[in-house]
Amino acid sequence: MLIYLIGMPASGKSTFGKLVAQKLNYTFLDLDTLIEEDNNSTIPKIFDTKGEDFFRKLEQNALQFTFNLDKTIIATGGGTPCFFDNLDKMKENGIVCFIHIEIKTLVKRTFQAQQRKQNSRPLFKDSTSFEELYQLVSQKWTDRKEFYQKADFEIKNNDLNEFLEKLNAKQ
Ligand SMILES: Nc1ncnc2c1ncn2[C@@H]1O[C@H](COP(=O)(O)OP(=O)(O)OP(=O)(O)O)[C@@H](O)[C@H]1O
Ligand SMILES: O=C(O)C1=C[C@@H](O)[C@@H](O)[C@H](O)C1
Ligand SMILES: [Mg+2]
Repeated sequence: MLIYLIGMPASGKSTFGKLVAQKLNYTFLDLDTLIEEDNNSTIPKIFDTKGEDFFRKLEQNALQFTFNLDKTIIATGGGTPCFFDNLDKMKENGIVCFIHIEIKTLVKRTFQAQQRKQNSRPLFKDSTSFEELYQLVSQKWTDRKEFYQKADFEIKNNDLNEFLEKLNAKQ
């Protein structure tokens, strides 16, 4: 079985995915990391040099690769379910869980990462203040929520027990 985690940047897909993989004895795969390794580059560099459209095609190809796997939990990129037919394909090939975290928390985490100079999120790199970042993240949420909310189920606050109960109900 394949499990896909979707959600806004900084919602904890990578962190929570590793925890779930340990619990279920699944392999963990991070789609962003897979793209970086396959292209011998970083996501900010790919955005800078080739642009977002090019990145979205790499992302679609990387997602396609995961459909051949089994017993794997995949942390997707924040935008993965919002492009092409990626979300339908994930639902056809696995179970999709939306990690729903409130905007205030997402902004705090992203702001802290930026202050530590961990600028790994090209979509938000131009924000110069907390308020500006808040606006950008809120706008992304408005644009994307209709995709995230089509997941097979959603969890709040990265709660492992809630995740396992809802996963069982879907199997
Ligand atoms: N349950 C949690 N409680 C508090 N902080 C958390 C939690 N989960 C993740 N974080 C922190 O939030 C930040 C984002 O987490 P993570 O990288 O797992 O998110 P992501 O959804 O994979 O983000 P991206 O879309 O950018 O890949 C990290 O600094 C991480 O340490
Ligand atoms: O939200 C997004 O569109 C993105 C999130 C990251 O996980 C990366 O996939 C990339 O930075 C784009
Ligand atoms: Mg991640």
